[in-house]
Amino acid sequence: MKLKELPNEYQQALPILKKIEKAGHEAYFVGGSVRDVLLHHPIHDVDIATSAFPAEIKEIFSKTIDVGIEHGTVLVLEKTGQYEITTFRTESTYQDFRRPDHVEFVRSLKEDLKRRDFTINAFALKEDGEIVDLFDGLNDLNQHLLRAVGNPHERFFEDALRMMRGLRFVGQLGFDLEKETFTAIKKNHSLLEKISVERINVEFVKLLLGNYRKKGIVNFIKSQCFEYCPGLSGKEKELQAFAGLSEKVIKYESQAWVLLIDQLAIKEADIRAFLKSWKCSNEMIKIVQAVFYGLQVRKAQPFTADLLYQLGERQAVLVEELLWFYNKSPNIENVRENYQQLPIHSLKELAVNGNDLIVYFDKKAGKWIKELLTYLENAVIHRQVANQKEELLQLAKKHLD
Ligand SMILES: Nc1ccn([C@@H]2O[C@H](COP(=O)(O)OP(=O)(O)OP(=O)(O)O)[C@@H](O)[C@H]2O)c(=O)n1
Ligand SMILES: [Mg+2]
Repeated sequence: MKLKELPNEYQQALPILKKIEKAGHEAYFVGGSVRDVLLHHPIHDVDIATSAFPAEIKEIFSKTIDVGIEHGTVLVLEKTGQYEITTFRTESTYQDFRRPDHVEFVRSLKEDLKRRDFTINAFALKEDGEIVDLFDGLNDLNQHLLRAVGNPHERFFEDALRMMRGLRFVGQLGFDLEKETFTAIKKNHSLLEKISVERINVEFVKLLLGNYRKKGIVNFIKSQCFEYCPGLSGKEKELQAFAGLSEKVIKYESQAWVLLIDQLAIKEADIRAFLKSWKCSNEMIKIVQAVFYGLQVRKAQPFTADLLYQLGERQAVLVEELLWFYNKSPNIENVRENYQQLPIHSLKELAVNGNDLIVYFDKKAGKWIKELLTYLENAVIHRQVANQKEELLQLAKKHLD
């Protein structure tokens, strides 16, 4: 099969392929971007594979960076952009079912492609638009099938993360796992124990944010891979309930965690430990905790000024959007408007600051300032007083007396 037209991202990278070919080597676009082009999806990263060895690539291009030279990857900096160029390789030794620490460079495209995970990820695209399809990936693509390249057990032994990748592609693309491939996942699921949580996290989040989340979760349950994920072992029923939620696409990672945590009935005090076990960042944990709390309140009643102020606009909207999953219609515009109409949005907007209080009361700085500011802040949010300096100082005086 030959593509009539290459997407812009490829057009821009064409001079790179041509340069490598002119030097007497082969070069192709490979990996997820070729799959995405065939699916008419937008592409993110353009990966290039070549028969040239890293040292040869570095001779061809003047500006290069060794980003992963032991794995055969050189970053080439050209006027049109930066491209990762990886030498064809076969990964010869596998320790512990993780990605190999040793790769062997080869000159044959086929050797490279046959060590890739799924047939729809094992295409190569030539400079003239011709698709190299050595494993019948086009057929699988048309039939919406995720089929391991060659023997699925071998592929999952090479890198057990591929089982989670398979489930993630189900969640993103809505494809089915081909029968033998799925059987191999069910059989080898415990190999996930060998894989770092960080890598599993990336795939799991992609699954949760996929257009076909429900299908992805159902397969995740059926394959029993969930038994090897932090905090999910033994939680089949809860995951079923999660799969049964509205099929609406989840927009953000934080929202996905909140919904999952809610279905797992994890207590507020245990959220941090759960997300830590998934190696989530502290920043993510903070957002999830706030949105989870907001959601519990919002499920029962409209936003109060307090809650809007505490959450801030962005997190309040994240909460409101989640109402979809609780059979309520969100009103995002209303939330934004109510937030905008708050008398203040942060302590910075309060018409008095700590210094004003020190001067006015002629007292040394101390704990009393923070307490008084919080009192005034609350009074303003609840519209008990205008956000106006004189009035606030008078109220402060009355409060202290
Ligand atoms: N465990 C893995 C990871 C990657 N690959 C191969 O490397 C390519 C690029 O990997 P990556 O960018 O991680 O995934 P993509 O398939 O490109 O998916 P995405 O669009 O999410 O980047 C894959 O298409 C696949 O050919 C693989 O065989 N086994
Ligand atoms: Mg990719």
